[in-house]
Amino acid sequence: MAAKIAFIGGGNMAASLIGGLLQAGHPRARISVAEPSAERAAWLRRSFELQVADSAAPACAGAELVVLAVKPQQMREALAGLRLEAGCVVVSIAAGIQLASLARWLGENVHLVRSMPNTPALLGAGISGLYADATVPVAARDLASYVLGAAGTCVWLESEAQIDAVTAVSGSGPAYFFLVTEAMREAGVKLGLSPDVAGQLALQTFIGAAKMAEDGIARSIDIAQLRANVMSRGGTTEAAVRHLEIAGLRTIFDAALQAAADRGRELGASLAKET
Ligand SMILES: NC(=O)C1=CN([C@@H]2O[C@H](COP(=O)(O)OP(=O)(O)OC[C@H]3O[C@@H](n4cnc5c(N)ncnc54)[C@H](O)[C@@H]3O)[C@@H](O)[C@H]2O)C=CC1
Ligand SMILES: O=C(O)[C@@H]1CCC=N1
Repeated sequence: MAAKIAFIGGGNMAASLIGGLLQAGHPRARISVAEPSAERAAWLRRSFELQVADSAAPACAGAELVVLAVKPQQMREALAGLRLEAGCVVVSIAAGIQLASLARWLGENVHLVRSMPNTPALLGAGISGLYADATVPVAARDLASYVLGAAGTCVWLESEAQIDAVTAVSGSGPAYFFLVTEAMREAGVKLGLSPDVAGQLALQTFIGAAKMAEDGIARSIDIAQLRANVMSRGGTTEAAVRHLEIAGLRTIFDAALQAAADRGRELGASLAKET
């Protein structure tokens, strides 16, 4: 029989992962959700025809895998007094929260996995980094890969600290892409295009370029080479790219991703103090 999977928190990321599981054919009767907001619970029932409880304990009864999908600041309260079945696999997708904190809050008899997915999971196009320590058995890792894998690609990491780096690159990454698309659209409007046309040009360019990059990587063509192929000597692209480099685009990304990783660590450290 398919594994029983429970979600604590039925917000945006949980809905993306649930959508992936249902798409992959996981039976809806084997998924339950804990969601205290009555409005959100009604939406989940309507959208997915799932069992939704208003707290964690009833949703997690009999669960073989529990996804912790509340905001980091909500986690301690969401798990208060919760006792899961021995051997249950617990996958936290919360930014920052450390395995040591989860072990303290949940007890030692569960298999803990940290993961960082991203919102393209909604379309099955997500990517997740996962980490578990050496005590977690292969079967538990496989179950975690099954749940996150239904929403896209899974990458297992070598250290827990790398989760903060994954958060900075791909967890938060969709927002950087949307921001750059907004900036390109605004710049196109300043050059005389309508907002609709500028938006369409910017977005389709990114979609096309992403497909080229995917194809290029499969054929061992480096992404820097693809860029060089667009840059005619003395041409328009060279003028724009030179400007981006001089303006410090790489330094800006470096500092931005560092800020995201630092924030993840900060969140984890402050919540680790909660008993
Ligand atoms: N949104 C994103 O792009 C990503 C978010 N994450 C992580 O996923 C987690 C959830 O984020 P979102 O889905 O964006 O947040 P969200 O705010 O959409 O969802 C959180 C849900 O938890 C519910 N909740 C609050 N207290 C609860 C409790 N005591 N028991 C059960 N449910 C409770 C809320 O009502 C809400 O529906 C966060 O920890 C975040 O760090 C990870 C990767 C990407
Ligand atoms: O912004 C956040 O904290 C979450 C984690 C990664 C994406 N959203």
